[in-house]
Amino acid sequence: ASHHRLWSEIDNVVKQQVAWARLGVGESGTGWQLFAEDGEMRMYRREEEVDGMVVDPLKAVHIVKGITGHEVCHYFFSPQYRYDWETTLEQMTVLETISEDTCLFLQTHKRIWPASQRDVIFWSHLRHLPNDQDRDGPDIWTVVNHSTEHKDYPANAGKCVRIYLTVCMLCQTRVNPPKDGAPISRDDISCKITYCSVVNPGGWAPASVLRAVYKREYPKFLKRFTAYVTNQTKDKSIMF
Ligand SMILES: O=S(=O)(CCO)c1ccc(-c2ccc(C3CCCC3)c([C@@H]3C[C@@H]3c3ccccn3)c2)cc1
Repeated sequence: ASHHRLWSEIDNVVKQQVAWARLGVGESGTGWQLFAEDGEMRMYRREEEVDGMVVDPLKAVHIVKGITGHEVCHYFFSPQYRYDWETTLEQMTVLETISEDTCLFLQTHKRIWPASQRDVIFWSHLRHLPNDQDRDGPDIWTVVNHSTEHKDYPANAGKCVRIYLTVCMLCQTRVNPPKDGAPISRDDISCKITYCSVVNPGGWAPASVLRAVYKREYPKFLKRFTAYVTNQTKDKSIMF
């Protein structure tokens, strides 16, 4: 069914996250600190705490040649590829396939000493926001992951501390059509990726440990994931 029980929440969160992702990191005065750079990738964070816990919002902007936003979102959303690129994942369960573009996931992440192990339940929604209204507007593909509850998996019932997150992978494809009217090849395309994430670690974890984990894991994650998509797509026809 096009409208399922989570539809209105998903619609609201997706619209909010797309607007947030499209806001630039602005001039340095806006509180965004550049903390990692690698080629075309720029990673920013804001230092924020909720009840003494580090919940630093993260925003990464990356430009990757040879892949499309649809391809990035396909490999980010689809459960069957996740163990290939998500290195901190210990266990992933699809609790529910709500529709072909909406799933409910339960994930446990590898323990990061000295913090206790974490798990998370989130809905994941893949959406194409075509620019058919104004031709020169952006053609956006996005995946939004947002924490939710599940009656069979109450928070903090087992050994894991439940974390809460909102993640947005927003992509815009750029095509430079070849001069001689030849068919578009992967050399003529690139994808501008904006990855936003806010992770509430649930129970207390030392701020210094969490910030060190974020500083190490996020750049590694985005580099590894985009390299994975490049490698998976290089010999396949372009998915626009
Ligand atoms: O983009 S996703 O939706 C992709 C689906 O998997 C996603 C991204 C990140 C997480 C995540 C979950 C737990 C933790 C920590 C918090 C306290 C102890 C464990 C971390 C820390 C930030 C480090 C981290 C960053 C990036 C990738 C993996 N690890 C991240 C979960 C999902």
